[in-house]
Parts: sequence; C-alpha cells; structure tokens
Amino acid sequence: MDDQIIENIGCLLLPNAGPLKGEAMKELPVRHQAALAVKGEQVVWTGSTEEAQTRKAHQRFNAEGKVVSPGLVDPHTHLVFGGSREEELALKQAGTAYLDILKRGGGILSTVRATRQADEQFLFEKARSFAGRMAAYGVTTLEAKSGYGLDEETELKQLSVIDRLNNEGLLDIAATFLGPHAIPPEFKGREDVFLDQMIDLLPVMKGKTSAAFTDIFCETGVFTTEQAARFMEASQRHGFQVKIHADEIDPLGGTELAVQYGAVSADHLVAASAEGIQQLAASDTMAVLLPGTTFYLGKDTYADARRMIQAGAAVALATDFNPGSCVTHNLQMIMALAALKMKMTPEEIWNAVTVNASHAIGMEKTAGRITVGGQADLVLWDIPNYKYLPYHYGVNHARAVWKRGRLIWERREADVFPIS
Ligand SMILES: N=CN[C@@H](CCC(=O)O)C(=O)O
Ligand SMILES: [Zn+2]
Repeated sequence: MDDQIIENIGCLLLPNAGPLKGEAMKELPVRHQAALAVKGEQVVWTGSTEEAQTRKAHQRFNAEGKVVSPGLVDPHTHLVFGGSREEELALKQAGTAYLDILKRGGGILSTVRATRQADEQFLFEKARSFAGRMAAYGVTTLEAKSGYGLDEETELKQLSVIDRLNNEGLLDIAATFLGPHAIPPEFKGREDVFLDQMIDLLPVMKGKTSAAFTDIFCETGVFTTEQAARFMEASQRHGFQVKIHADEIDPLGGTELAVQYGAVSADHLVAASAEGIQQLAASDTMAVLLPGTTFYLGKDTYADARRMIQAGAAVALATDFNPGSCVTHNLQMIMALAALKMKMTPEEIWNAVTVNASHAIGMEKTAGRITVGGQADLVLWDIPNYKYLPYHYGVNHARAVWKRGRLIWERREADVFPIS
C-alpha cells in the first residue's frame, strides 16, 4: 500500500542525470498522463494514470492535468542576515554604483553591522520565515552562505542558524562559509591580514559547523584573484570544496581561477571572458548564473548563458537572495529573467533549477530529479505545460510542495483561479 499517489499529472518532468553540459541541457524528458507513488520519504513508482488505478494508497492527489516537477534547488542564497537596506534604493536610483555604496561603508558592511548586533534566535526566526516563503515558491533544497559577520563569532552564529534550519528538516540546506565577503573598515589597507584571519578560521568552521563549501567575493575593491587563489588553496587544504563570486562586475579572471582550482561552482560570471567560458566548458565547474542580481542592479548586460551553453558548459540558476543586490526569494522570477534576458529555453531553465542546481551544491544524490527510490521532493504547478512558467512571470505558480514525501505547502483552494 502506497502512502500517497499523485495521479492525473498532465506532464511529469523527469530531468536526466547530470551534470548536464551544453547540448545536453536542451533535453528535458517528460511523461504525459502520468502518476507517481510515494511511500515514506521516497518515490516508489512512476507510471501512467491508468496504471495507477490498480494501486492502493492511503491518500490520492488529483493533479488535474497540470505539471509536476522535482522540487526546485536554489544553489546560491545569502539567507541569514540582520536588518534590511531599503534606504539604499534611493542611492541606487540617484545613480550610485553598488561598489561605491560598499566603499562608503554601506552595502554588505551595513548588513554586517546589523547581523553582528542581532541575536541568534532572531536571525533564526527571520531566516526560517524566508525559507518558508521559498518553499511556497517551489524550492525544497537550497544553499545558504555566511558572510555578514566577517568575524569568528558572527560567522559561527550565521552558520549555526543554517545548521539549525537544516536540522529542522523543512528544507535541505547546504552551508557555505563566506568569511571573505568584504573588507571590514578596521582592516582597510591591511586586506591580507584580514584574509589571513579568515584562513585561520577554516579549521574552526570545519570543526563547529556543517559547512562543506567556502566562497569568496573576488571583485574590484574587495578581494583580488591572488587573494582568492590563496583562500581557495587553504580551503581545499582544510577539506572544503570551493565556490567563488567571480567576474560579477569587473572581468578580473575569477572564472579562470575557479576552473584552475576545480571549484564546484563559479557564480555570477556576467563579465566572464571568452577564454574563461571556454575553460569553464572544458571543466567540471558549474556556472551558477544570477540574473535577478543584474536586474536588481539595473544593468543592461547579463551573463552570456547562450555562449556558455554553446561552448558546452553546465549552467545552473539561483536567486542570490540577499538584502542588497537581489531582494527576492522567488526562483520562478529568476526562471523568467533567464528566458527574457538571457534567452535560455524552457528546457534549459528547468534543468538549471533542478538537476544542475543540485550538482552546484553537491546534493545531486538527493535533490533535483524524480527517480524511483529517490527522495520525494516534488512540486505540483498550476500551469498547463512547463513552457508556461517562464512566460507568465512575477507570480507564484506553485500549487503544492512535498519535501521527503511530506506536503509542506499547499495553496488554499480559495486562492486557485485556474488559468487553463
Ligand atoms: N556580490 C557579493 N555578494 C552578494 C551581495 C551581498 C549584498 O549586497 O549584501 C551577491 O552575490 O550579489
Ligand atoms: Zn552572492
């Protein structure tokens, strides 16, 4: 006897095993008139709606001909932070650049002050509320970074919040230590001393948190490629896999560096060089693109997803949810931006927020695909076909979300106005 059967699925999305590189991103296997069965935390069967009639289950869920996908994976977020930065919007409107706000002690540093002041329970409740909203938008697995502490106590506080949230089990969360996210004002002119301190924290983070990844913001006025290389090398020596905020604003060569160090992902890549993209394509490093950030910063040039895919690279998409450069937890909005601004196809986009996103955070064994025996992380979408999602943008199309077989969010019946 199954616990649950979801039947009358118009289109069941069954991404191939990844990482999907280049041309392989264009393939998105689907099954029409499908059904699936869940027992405990696992998918135990997939087949046709007709075949499902012969199976018995405690509960049956009628998908009414709509779309079911794997739970979405958001592989780059800054989920845990104190305060908010709505005051900076006026500065941005007046033309002040993101890095100039940071140079004046605002931006990331403003969030650092608020996060240092906040107590852990407050941060936990705030992050949990954001995580819940992400789940309501179809996300069942995500990555979350520290990086608003820049000191031992606060970085540990953020990572402790991430670990507690992960242990609560609503969502699976991969933790990343992003100590070198900005230079604290007291270290101005002594950037290498600060970096050394962050390197000294690596064994502490390894011992006291579940962080499997480190990350660094390699950018003009923040950390140079030489400093990023030093941090990545030290991180690997302490058993971390590395990630990098690379070539977001200026083309410093962070993409090439990511490849050189075998980074699990290189993120942003708006200013990646043609050579960097070629190297990426020949590597195992996932390109994590964040079009919501480009949109929010009001830039015209987006990461060149077309060139990356054509070259043969593997691409994933993420929100970059943070209080300054992309203030949204809505991964569906990012899927729309990927279509509208980066010309990614619907098939590429779905692969980028499921199977490829899971590879970007080392969660490919449990997340990003629907397989018999695999974890039952599922989303029922109130859309007539999968191409519809990036087309109708800015709204929540999720109707029901399951994590490990448990229904964790469902749209109230009164909220559902069918669109087809
Ligand atoms: N670019 C660096 N870090 C974040 C922004 C963090 C912030 O502005 O608070 C990003 O990925 O966009
Ligand atoms: Zn980021």
